[in-house]
Amino acid sequence: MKLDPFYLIVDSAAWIERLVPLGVKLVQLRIKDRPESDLRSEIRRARGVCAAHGCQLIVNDYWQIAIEEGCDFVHLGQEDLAEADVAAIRTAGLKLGLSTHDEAELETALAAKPDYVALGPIYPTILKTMRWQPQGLSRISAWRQRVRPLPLVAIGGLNTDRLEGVFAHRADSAAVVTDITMNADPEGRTREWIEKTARWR
Ligand SMILES: Cc1ncc(COP(=O)(O)OP(=O)(O)O)c(N)n1
Ligand SMILES: Cc1nc(C(=O)O)sc1CCOP(=O)(O)O
Ligand SMILES: [Mg+2]
Repeated sequence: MKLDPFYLIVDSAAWIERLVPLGVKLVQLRIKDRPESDLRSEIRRARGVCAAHGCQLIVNDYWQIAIEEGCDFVHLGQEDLAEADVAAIRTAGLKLGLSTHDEAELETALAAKPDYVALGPIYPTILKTMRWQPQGLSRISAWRQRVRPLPLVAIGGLNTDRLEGVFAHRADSAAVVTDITMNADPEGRTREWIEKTARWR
C-alpha cells in the first residue's frame, strides 16, 4: 500500500471541508472529548467530502464508530490498540495505522500487522504533552529498516522546512497538525505542503 507523502491531521469536519478541496489526498480526523452523536455526524461529513475529492479519510481512536459509519481506515495509538478488537477491525475490512514511540511499541505494532507504522515525535510538538523526547531524523532511518515493507509515517513538529530531512531519512509520509491549523493562512500553507511534497508522491 502506498500513502500520500502529505498526511494532514485535523480535529473537525469543518477543517476537512476547508482544506481537502485544495488537493489533500490523505487526512485524519482526530477528534477528542466530544459526545458520540457529534463524532458520528463529524465522521459522516468528513466521509462525504473525502469521497467527493478522492481523499483517503483515516479516523483516529474511534474504531467502532468508524466501522459502523462505513469508513475504511483507522489510526490507533498503543493504548487504543490494547483495548481494540483488531480482528473486528480486520473483519470489517478496515485498514489500520499504528503509533510507535520506542522499540517495545514497535514490536507490539508489528505484531498487530498494521497497514502503516507512525513514528513520533520527530521534533518537539506543541499539540500535546508527550512523554518521549524528540526522536530526531536518524530514528526515521532506523524505523525504515524495521518497518519495511510497510509505509512509515513521520509525525511531530513537522513543517515545510523539515520535509527534506524527513524524506531523505526515508519516511513515506509526513503528518502535520499545527503547522497548518495554527498558521495565519491555513489554505496557503496547505498549498505549500502539497507543492513541496509533490516530488515524493
Ligand atoms: C499519524 C499519527 N501518528 C500518531 C498519532 C498519535 O496517536 P495516539 O498515540 O493514539 O495519540 P492521539 O492522536 O490519539 O492523541 C496519530 N494520531 N496519528
Ligand atoms: C498527535 C500526535 N502524535 C504524535 C506522536 O508522536 O505520536 S506527535 C502528535 C502531534 C502532531 O502535531 P504537530 O504536527 O502540530 O506537531
Ligand atoms: Mg489515540
